[in-house]
Amino acid sequence: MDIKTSLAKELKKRCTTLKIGEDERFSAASLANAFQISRNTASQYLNELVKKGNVVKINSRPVYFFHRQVLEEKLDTTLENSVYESMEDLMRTTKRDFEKMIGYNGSLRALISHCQAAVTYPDHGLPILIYGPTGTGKSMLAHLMYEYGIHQGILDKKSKFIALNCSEYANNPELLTDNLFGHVKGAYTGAENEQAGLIQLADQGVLFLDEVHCLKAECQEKLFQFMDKGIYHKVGDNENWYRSSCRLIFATTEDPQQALLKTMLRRIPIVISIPSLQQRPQVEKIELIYTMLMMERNHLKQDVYISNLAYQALLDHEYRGNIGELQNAIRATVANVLVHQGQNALRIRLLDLPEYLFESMNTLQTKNYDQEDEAMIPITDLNKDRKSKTPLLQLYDRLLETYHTCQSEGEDYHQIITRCKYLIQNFFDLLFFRQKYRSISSNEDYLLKMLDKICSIVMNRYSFTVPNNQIKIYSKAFVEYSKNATDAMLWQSFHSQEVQAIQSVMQEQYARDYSVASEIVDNASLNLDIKMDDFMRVIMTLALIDTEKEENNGRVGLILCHGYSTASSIADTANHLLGEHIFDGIDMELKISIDKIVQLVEDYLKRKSPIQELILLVDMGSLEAIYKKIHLSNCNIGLINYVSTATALEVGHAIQHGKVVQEILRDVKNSFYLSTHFIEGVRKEDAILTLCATGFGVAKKISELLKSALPKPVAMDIIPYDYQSILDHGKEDAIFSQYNIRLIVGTLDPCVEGVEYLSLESLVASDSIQALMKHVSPYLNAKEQNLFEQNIMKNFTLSNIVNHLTILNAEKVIDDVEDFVAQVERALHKTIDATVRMGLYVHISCLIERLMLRQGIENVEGIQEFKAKNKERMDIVRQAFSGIEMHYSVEIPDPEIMYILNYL
Ligand SMILES: Nc1ncnc2c1ncn2[C@@H]1O[C@H](COP(=O)(O)OP(=O)(O)OP(=O)(O)O)[C@@H](O)[C@H]1O
Repeated sequence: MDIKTSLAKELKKRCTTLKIGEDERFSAASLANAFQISRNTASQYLNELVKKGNVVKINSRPVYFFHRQVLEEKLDTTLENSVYESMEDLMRTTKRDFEKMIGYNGSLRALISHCQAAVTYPDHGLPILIYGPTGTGKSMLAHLMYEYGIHQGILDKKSKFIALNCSEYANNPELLTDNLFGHVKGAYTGAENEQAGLIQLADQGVLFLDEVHCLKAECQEKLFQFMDKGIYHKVGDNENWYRSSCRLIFATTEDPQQALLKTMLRRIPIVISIPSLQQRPQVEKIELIYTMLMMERNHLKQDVYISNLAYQALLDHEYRGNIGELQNAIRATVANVLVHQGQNALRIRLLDLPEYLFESMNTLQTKNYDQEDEAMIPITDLNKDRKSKTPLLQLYDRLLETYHTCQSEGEDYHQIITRCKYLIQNFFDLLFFRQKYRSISSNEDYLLKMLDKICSIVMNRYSFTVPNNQIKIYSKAFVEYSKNATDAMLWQSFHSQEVQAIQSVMQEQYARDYSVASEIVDNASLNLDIKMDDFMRVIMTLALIDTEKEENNGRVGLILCHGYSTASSIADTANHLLGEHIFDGIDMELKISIDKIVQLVEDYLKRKSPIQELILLVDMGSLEAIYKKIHLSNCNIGLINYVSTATALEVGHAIQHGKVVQEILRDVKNSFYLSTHFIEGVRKEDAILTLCATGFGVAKKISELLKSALPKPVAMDIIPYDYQSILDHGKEDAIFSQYNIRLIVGTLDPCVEGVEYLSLESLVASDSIQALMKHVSPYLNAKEQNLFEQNIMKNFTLSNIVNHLTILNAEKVIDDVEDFVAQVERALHKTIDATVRMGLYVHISCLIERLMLRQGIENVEGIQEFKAKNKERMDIVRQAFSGIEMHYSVEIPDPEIMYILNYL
């Protein structure tokens, strides 16, 4: 046996145990080794076998050779070529049915599974309608359904796929009917022979009716009988029934609800809508361009290069005719190049693109392109672009990864947030400085202005400050998002549960930042006309969270300057040089009034609260007046005039070294000869009030339960207080001049304007813990916050509350109240919701105890009128109480019943 035959035999042997991806055994070197010949000689023989068609060659590095027959058997296909550029190139040509459709694993996944169902459904499949704009792949999909049927053994290999474009018969419905159903001899003049219709010809196979909206109503009706029972009449024969079991696939570019008879639509159980090219993910667009250029390359047997800019133009153009138009554009381009180049390799430049593509690019882009833009990329490299994700999606992946790792390693939120913020900052930096992914859309300017407006509205509403340079970065991020919107949506659909989990963490832990972020994202998406996904909200929230809040002993620096970004730039530079975030900057319009500035500072203080000391650096002497107007402050404020980066640095260092405001002012005065002012804060301690409408004892117990949940003493008091006094005096009550009351927790809302109320029952129902956390968390680090939250959940369980608040047996009381509630619900025909029910448990158990201790309310104002108006309802509640009255030997006074009715 000669060497060449032996090589072929050896290759065949190796191929029988081939696993795709395991290629070394198929290189010339490995085969040469087996026969002790030189690699060159082996290559020469193998190439001769390739020419003869017995061996397939993969032009990768190193080159691989496979035995054609074995390979074809393994791949269950017939290979068209003997030479392929890469294994991937080979695999692409061997793709089966739906796999040939780009996006089969992505944006078309759900739709393809419907197609599979339509083919598979016993006995003869289900009619299906494909709806979508021109060129989106409707015909391709129809044909692949047929191929799928064959591969799955559902359709016979000999069965046919017949396509009919109904629009060609729009003016001749008779001819269309004739074509579809066939005719008998003599059916009309000229019908000399019996003729089979397409329904008959496609029997056992597929009949594809494209542009079905052109099917006249009579013709649609004629199809009903066939769709219902599989039988039809031929033209000219209304007596005999003919039978066919062809499957029907319809396609239309028009809205099916408008274009087809309702009775027709009812007979098509599966309707799928195929997305336009614009709605496809960027990766799929890249893959389409890559595949089409590769097809041209294989067809012309020439290497193809494309310039950076031409590639971007192909990628960015909005193809109204979708994939079909993209394909035409690529073919026209290649034809253009062929005409005036005719060399070995095709080089596609921007000017080779069809004119209409060129025109749709923005002028700036076309005028200013440089050498680098015209750098030629071998099209095989486009594949790399396809595989590498865009920076936005990389950020998505990394954030998710970080979240998972931090969770599995048990890190607290603070650490997770810090890490995520770092990733986001890197992404922002990339957007700012990148060359490769630079934006070529001109809407950035517009977006920046729009975002500026949105941010100022949102900032006002939430007393939030976002520095102007940060707004610039957000606008870049939104532009980036708009380019990747489809990919991002797809990514999110794969990770929806995780995104939801992260989103709820954000919502709970950083409610305020989350609300601000949501408003910015919602407004931006409204104005950009793209739907932004929830993960973008998460990213924006993370970007806004201020992780530095609790550092530097509650001492912060704020820079206020006129001008677009003066303050934020000084703050940025100083923070950068100081290595930590010490300063915030508020950029102010030139004509801003002193009152407005004071408002800004006060809002800032509220937002940052609790802070001990604020060093305010301003840019003009005229601003000195503001210190006289700041009233609200309960922290010390130092004001320094004529801020510069140097003063900011000096102040920053001092803050880092723990100096107090007065010391800092003295230093600055000495080194810079600047005028300074000191405003001593009216220090009011923060406090939470606990109240109970029916007795101080319960208020005291609530306060004890709250205090005992704190993992450490904090600079905020929790004070049990008299409900009636607050009700009578509101904010004028003495307690308000003594304390900065941040929250009231109790059994009945005293409605004090501007002070948040948290009901005991909602705390028990665990649905309002965040309202409490918001006020307590500034005093606790992340771990302590977690502990506090856990303690609250433990302390405020229903039985614990009842146990704590009363001396009664909790289980028993809860049972009794349950009976009471059930009776009231029945008699009043209403369902009492869980939170109100919880409130009743708490209230009634306290009530029983009070009555047993003879502390019930005997009289309240307005009871007589109430009784007169609500006699029936009062009777119902009294009746429902009868069991409790008997059990505990108490009598429920009318004011208590009135309270309960009001509560309900
Ligand atoms: N997902 C896809 N992957 C690869 N090629 C595709 C894809 N979708 C469409 N094509 C190609 O795009 C071209 C247009 O597709 P097709 O003719 O199926 O679209 P259509 O929706 O039927 O158009 P029309 O409504 O104009 O008849 C075809 O050459 C097809 O092979």
